[in-house]
Amino acid sequence: MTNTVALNKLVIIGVGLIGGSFAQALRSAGLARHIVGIGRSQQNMQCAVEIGVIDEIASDIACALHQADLVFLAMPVGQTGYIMEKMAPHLRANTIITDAGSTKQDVIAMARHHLPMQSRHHFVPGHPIAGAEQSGVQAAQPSLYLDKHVILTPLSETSTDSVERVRHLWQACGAQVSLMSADEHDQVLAATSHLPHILAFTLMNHLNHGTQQPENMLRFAGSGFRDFTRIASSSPEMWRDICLANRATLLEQIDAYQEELNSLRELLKKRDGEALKQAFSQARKIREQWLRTRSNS
Ligand SMILES: NC(=O)c1ccc[n+]([C@@H]2O[C@H](COP(=O)([O-])OP(=O)(O)OC[C@H]3O[C@@H](n4cnc5c(N)ncnc54)[C@H](O)[C@@H]3O)[C@@H](O)[C@H]2O)c1
Ligand SMILES: O=C(O)C(=O)C[C@]1(C(=O)O)C=C[C@@H](O)C=C1
Repeated sequence: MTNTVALNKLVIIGVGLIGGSFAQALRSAGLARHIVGIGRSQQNMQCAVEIGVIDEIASDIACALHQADLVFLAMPVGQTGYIMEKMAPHLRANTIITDAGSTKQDVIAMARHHLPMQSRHHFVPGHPIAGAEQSGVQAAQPSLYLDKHVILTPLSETSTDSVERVRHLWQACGAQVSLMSADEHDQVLAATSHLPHILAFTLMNHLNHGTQQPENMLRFAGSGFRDFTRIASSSPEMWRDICLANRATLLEQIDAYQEELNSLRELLKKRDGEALKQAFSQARKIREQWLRTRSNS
């Protein structure tokens, strides 16, 4: 199978926003001939067929994996162990397995535990840094990965051919692919994705715990509040699983953030306007630099 040949059978396990968008993007690129889905919600799976994201709903994992060229795991990361255990006896020797999980060390640990060495040669852990606060196949869109980063964290035993095949498929979806260790991935994403989601969720809950009715305050919330809290509309199941999977690193991030908040609190308590202005200027500068590098890339 060379990199430019279409997959005869692509299997998506968990046909939601991420799995559905991958299926749509590969179909648009002419790289997936037959797409089979397997899921937990019958209603979502029926919808996936009706809107043409998948061609067929598999009745079970064994049927899904029969003659599969590539399996894309796109269910919440907490489901990985259960799914890999069910897949293991039905995998053929050269089926490529990849995933979209937001955490990587836990997914790799599950693969090492459940997949035989022969299948691990073809296992390419991955993570598209693209998404939305909406869930389910109806939110899927073929352009979701256009100009977005995808991080691959191969195992030492993953074959170069499998990595290159998966890299090429993501590039065909319009993404820019990077390789990284799973440990570095989980550190970086804890700071840039997992902590921000916790902050958005806790800010919404914080409003609920005050003396005022939340509806009264939210009536006058503006676009700043809306931008900051958009991600608090994300799937609670998905985020429970991510937080538990990256728990140790996330606990460190929460502690470090709490220290940052405490130093700002001290400046405010002391009415130190100059230091406050400096802290805000530094934050603005860092964000503007980040936006400039994004627009140049
Ligand atoms: N949403 C994002 O922004 C985003 C971005 C990058 C990666 N991810 C990762 O991608 C994965 C999917 O996220 P999503 O946003 O597409 O979620 P989603 O809720 O839209 O889709 C997940 C689908 O998996 C199905 N599912 C759950 N358990 C299953 C099981 N045991 N067997 C088969 N199907 C099962 C659900 O019914 C659902 O349809 C998650 O691991 C998430 O961490 C999400
Ligand atoms: O845009 C959003 O709504 C997202 O939350 C996307 C986002 C992110 O944090 O950037 C969320 C989880 C991922 O694993 C990757 C991307």
